[in-house]
Amino acid sequence: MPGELDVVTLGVALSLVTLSMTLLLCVAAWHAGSEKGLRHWALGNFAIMLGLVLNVYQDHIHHGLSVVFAYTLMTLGIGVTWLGIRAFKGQTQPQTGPVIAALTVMLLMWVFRFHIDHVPARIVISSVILSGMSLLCARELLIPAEQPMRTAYWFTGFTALFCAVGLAFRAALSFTFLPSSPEASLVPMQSVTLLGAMVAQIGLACGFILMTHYRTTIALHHLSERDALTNTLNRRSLQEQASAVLELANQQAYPTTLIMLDADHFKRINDKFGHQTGDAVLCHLVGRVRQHLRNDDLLGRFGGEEFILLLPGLDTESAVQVAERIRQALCAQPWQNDEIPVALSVSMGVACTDQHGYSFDTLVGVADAALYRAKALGRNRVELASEPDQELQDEMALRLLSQFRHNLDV
Ligand SMILES: Nc1nc2c(ncn2[C@@H]2O[C@H](COP(=O)(O)OP(=O)(O)OP(=O)(O)O)[C@@H](O)[C@H]2O)c(=O)[nH]1
Repeated sequence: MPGELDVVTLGVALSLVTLSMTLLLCVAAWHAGSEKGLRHWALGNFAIMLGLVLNVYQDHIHHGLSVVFAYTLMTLGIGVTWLGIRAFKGQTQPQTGPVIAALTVMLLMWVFRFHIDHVPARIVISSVILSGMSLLCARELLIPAEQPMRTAYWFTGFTALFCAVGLAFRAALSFTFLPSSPEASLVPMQSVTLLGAMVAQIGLACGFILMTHYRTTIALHHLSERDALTNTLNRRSLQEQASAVLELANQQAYPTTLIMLDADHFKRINDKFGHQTGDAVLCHLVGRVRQHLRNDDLLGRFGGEEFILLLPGLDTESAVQVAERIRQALCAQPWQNDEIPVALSVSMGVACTDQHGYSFDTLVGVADAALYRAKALGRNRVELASEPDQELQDEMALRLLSQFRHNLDV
């Protein structure tokens, strides 16, 4: 069956497919902005395309030179593709590797074309080297293919592996059958190679576009749920994620504690040191808070200099200990720049599902009241949310206390 396929027609089809995939990658690279990798893949594909065209039309161009340059260009193309994968993953790109591989192929092809004209040797050598380089690409993509990019890495990695296995198979077949019956085996092998190259071309180009698409989607998702300054959850995603965590805690009946944290006298920091320093102090605050959180805890910016921490599995007592540790750590380590220490303290209100139920809004309301109390009682302290019947009395007392402090300040 492969022997019945017309090699020239397949060659033309492969050239057109490779050209389309190269154009696709070029357009994607054009729009990718700072995304690394796509330009390498477009360039690599272009080199592979030139190599394939030279190989397919070797009888119409200069036979010897086209054979030598075809394989050199294909090796260089796969090498540049490999560099693109490393660039995409943020790894170093040792450019000498692909250049050395391409020069080696050029030298060997030259020898086995102009000094010893040996077709099987040329096919075996080029297939082994191209297979090895495809294997390197596959390895780079498949190990380790971590979430959330895994599906895209696997798609592209297995396509590269398909190329590597196909080329190794080609080398083995050429080694076994070509020397004994070159006429009978060459045409079917060429047809199968061209068909395989077509599938690989489409698979790899789609795989690279898929990888870029995955990364863009992940970045957009991250942007939509994070606060730009502090990289904590923004208010909307905090509400969504906290409600989901609380629902699970309710179903599985374990306590969860919400802490509302607010920087003390932050306006003074802004007024004294400027807004930029204020921003840096907020980031410093978040960094310190994170050091006391576990992987499953949530940290979100509720507004201005106010943050919410949600600690699943922690009852009031343990959560108060965490809050105290955070408060003390912030007092102990002021933000420092150019030798000017900027002292920072925080007040916190703590509310646990044990006393106040599993509604996010209710927990926020009572933790906010406790925070208000912490501020009124002098700041730099942790206050527990009151029992519901205590709240009204507390509120009246606090209003009086707050008014009294305000009068003293004035
Ligand atoms: N630099 C900076 N300042 C911010 C940001 N968000 C809010 N603020 C400032 O935080 C300050 C909050 O002031 P207030 O609400 O009066 O609170 P406070 O000065 O911290 O006083 P207490 O909360 O009562 O201790 C305001 O000056 C806001 O401009 C921000 O992203 N960056």
